[in-house]
Amino acid sequence: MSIDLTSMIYTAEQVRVGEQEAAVACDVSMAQLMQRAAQACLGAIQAQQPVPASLLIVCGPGNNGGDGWVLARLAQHAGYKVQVAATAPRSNLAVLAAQAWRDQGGLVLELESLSAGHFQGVDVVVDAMFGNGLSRDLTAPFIDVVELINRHEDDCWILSIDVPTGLDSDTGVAKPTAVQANCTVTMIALKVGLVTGEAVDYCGDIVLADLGISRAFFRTPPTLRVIQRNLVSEHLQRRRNSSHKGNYGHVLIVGGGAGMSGAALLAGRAALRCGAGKVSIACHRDSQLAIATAQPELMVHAVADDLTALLDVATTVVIGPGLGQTAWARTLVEQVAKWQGPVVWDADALNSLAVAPFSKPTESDWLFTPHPGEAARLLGCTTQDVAANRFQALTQICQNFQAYTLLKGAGTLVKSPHQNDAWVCRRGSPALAVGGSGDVLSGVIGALLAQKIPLEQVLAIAAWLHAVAGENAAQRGERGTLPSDLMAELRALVNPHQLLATGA
Ligand SMILES: NC(=O)C1=CN([C@@H]2O[C@H](COP(=O)(O)OP(=O)(O)OC[C@H]3O[C@@H](n4cnc5c(N)ncnc54)[C@H](O)[C@@H]3O)[C@@H](O)[C@H]2O)[C@@H](O)CC1
Ligand SMILES: Nc1ncnc2c1ncn2[C@@H]1O[C@H](COP(=O)(O)OP(=O)(O)O)[C@@H](O)[C@H]1O
Ligand SMILES: [K+]
Repeated sequence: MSIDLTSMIYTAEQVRVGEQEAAVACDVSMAQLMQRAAQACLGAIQAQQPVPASLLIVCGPGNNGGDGWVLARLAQHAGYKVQVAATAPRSNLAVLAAQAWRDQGGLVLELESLSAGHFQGVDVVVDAMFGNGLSRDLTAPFIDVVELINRHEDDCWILSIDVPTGLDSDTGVAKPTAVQANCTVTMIALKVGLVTGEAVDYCGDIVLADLGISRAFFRTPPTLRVIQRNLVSEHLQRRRNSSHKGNYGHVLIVGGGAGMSGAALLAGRAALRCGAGKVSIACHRDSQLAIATAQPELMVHAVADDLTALLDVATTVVIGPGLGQTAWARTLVEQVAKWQGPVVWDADALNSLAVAPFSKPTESDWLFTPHPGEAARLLGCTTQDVAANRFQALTQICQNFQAYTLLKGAGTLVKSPHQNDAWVCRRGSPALAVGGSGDVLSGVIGALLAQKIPLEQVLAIAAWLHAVAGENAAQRGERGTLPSDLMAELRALVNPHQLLATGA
């Protein structure tokens, strides 16, 4: 029995411990695992570049290098032309594998002597320098070799074994640079550092090779779960024919300060397109006309300082889109902080909480949607600190504020304050990297909450919808996609039963 581990993500330590236990349970030796790892890489190469392609395999000192040495032998047997460039092997398995390569007459080039000339006529470069054992920043000669490999990304197909060399397998941070692979064949399980932050620029296509021990390994609870389509369709069922607007909640969006009407409008539109029964906007008087004129279905209220009447009728509040950081904004934040119900805190509302936090009423549920800059303000650290360990930043915000938290950016992360594991969104597009995307996301979350999607799932579902809407909108051009373009896509995505019916 083989278990699908593609939706479960682990730390490097979990993989290290789990793989050993699983190997024992399956009566497989580490040498056999290495053989299987190399075989999996050969399979990926055969699928991409059939014999008689020319391979350059670059091996490091540990077992990642060991995988490379074994692959060299297998590939040569399979008919490939193989060159190996290596540093001295240090781990026992790597020493044995290197010896086996030499025993069959294989030549080895010193890693330090590798130069552009060695890439001539090479079809495939295999990066077997470091895997999940990378413990410090790359230095010479490895850093130079990584840069050399990356300079050949246009003429060679680059395969990284387990993890692109230089990428931290827990954080997805390049230390300080990493191999830009076309494909990463990762062993046993997907690692956190392959799916969030900068990782998306280095890994290429990720192939999971479970090495035949997944049935024992899968018992290890994952650190992250991948948000999948079925979670969305499970919670967005067909509407009852007899339903009315009162069944789908009333979202109040608090934002749209002077000069920032667009943000509140985008959030309001997204909430409407995702099925909220009613959507009201509480904005600055200077923004009222612009919003009301742009979207007649929105109920737009100019608020001087008192939100009481609007909070009384709302079922869900979203605060932040275009809110600003004025005294007016702070007055509204103070009132929402006392309101009892589900509140989505975004943008300047988060910045306001970062400056002067409020304690959450016990009856309230708070959902935070920071981008890395807002996350840094909430944690009193720098944006670089957040990028250095996105999962840790997510967990800290979640704990410090007892808030359901979504940390934005490629590989968006989601966590509940009540559960140990978290979610990662592996969908999305750089088309979303434009002002206003986040406002749309907050509107999506508001609408889902208003429709009673459970708190434990709502951020994950919203992240997936938003990301896939971004991908779909980007089909007509990544550059220049606007948050407004997401509306039609969202509408289609929140009706999965109809999508199925039309085969879309
Ligand atoms: N554990 C196992 O049995 C298996 C391991 N496999 C492979 O083994 C890899 C892990 O092997 P290792 O734990 O030996 O780790 P690595 O091969 O990733 O590297 C660890 C070695 O590199 C050194 N090192 C770390 N960072 C360095 C840096 N910046 N500069 C210079 N030296 C540095 C360490 O001191 C250690 O000697 C996996 O990524 C995978 O490719 C696979 O063969 C499957 C089975
Ligand atoms: N490269 C990317 N890949 C995937 N998603 C992205 C990318 N860039 C931005 N996004 C998404 O777009 C949204 C941007 O939100 P935010 O930074 O708050 O923008 P704004 O405040 O201008 O609306 C987030 O949901 C983020 O995850
Ligand atoms: K590697």
